[in-house]
Amino acid sequence: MTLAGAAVQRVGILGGAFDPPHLAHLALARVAVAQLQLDQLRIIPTGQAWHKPRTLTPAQHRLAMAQLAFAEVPQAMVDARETCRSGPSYTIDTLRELRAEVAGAQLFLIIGADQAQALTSWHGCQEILQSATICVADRPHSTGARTVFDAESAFPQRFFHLQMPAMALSATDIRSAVSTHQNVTALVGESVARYIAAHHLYSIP
Ligand SMILES: Nc1ncnc2c1ncn2[C@@H]1O[C@H](COP(=O)(O)OP(=O)(O)OP(=O)(O)O)[C@@H](O)[C@H]1O
Ligand SMILES: O=C(O)c1ccc[n+]([C@@H]2O[C@H](COP(=O)([O-])O)[C@@H](O)[C@H]2O)c1
Repeated sequence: MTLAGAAVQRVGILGGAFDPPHLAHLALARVAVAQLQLDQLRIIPTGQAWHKPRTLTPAQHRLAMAQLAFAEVPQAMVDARETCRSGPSYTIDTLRELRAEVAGAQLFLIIGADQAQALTSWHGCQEILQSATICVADRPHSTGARTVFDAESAFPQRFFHLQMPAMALSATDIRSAVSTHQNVTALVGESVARYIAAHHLYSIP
């Protein structure tokens, strides 16, 4: 309890390109809220993804799709801060800001196994490990369930493995399916599929 008597806020952070958001992201959000008992879950679309080779779809579309995709998770709120920041989006900057904004909050960084594997290459990795509990969901074709990631072997107490059935779904596959005129409703949900169609996203120019 804080001095004011209010319980410490448990704040989850689910960042991503969300280009587009898909049903594995939604499943991850739901699992994280339930298993981490989150008071709030910040959905944070990336501004400039320094680590991705492609140019992302303009932020206004990814923010709008994220609003639609996570609408049914009451604890989720889309947080535009990284899309408003200039320069590369570094998670450590976001964690520092949230730490200052939600005093005393306990922060949970939610990532898939691919990013957990890459964590040692993230900007300010050491400070990230000190700022948040790293909560990892397995992904098919990652190096296997219960992999001990490089960062985890050094700081095992900072990691938590989320229980989620591995879902073979990626935004890359969805962009590719849209570009060949396939219906992606079953992969992204109705509202996001309608948004993609209405705004002609991911079609071959
Ligand atoms: N199928 C999945 N299972 C578990 N975690 C996932 C899955 N897809 C994405 N994530 C995680 O969600 C976060 C945001 O992912 P992102 O928006 O980059 O989606 P993506 O499907 O990996 O996109 P892309 O194919 O464009 O790289 C990352 O931490 C990623 O590891
Ligand atoms: O801060 C970094 O150096 C860093 C490096 C790689 C990824 N991230 C963040 O990890 C989250 C998931 O990344 P991605 O590539 O799976 O969309 C997203 O919020 C990225 O900004 C952050």
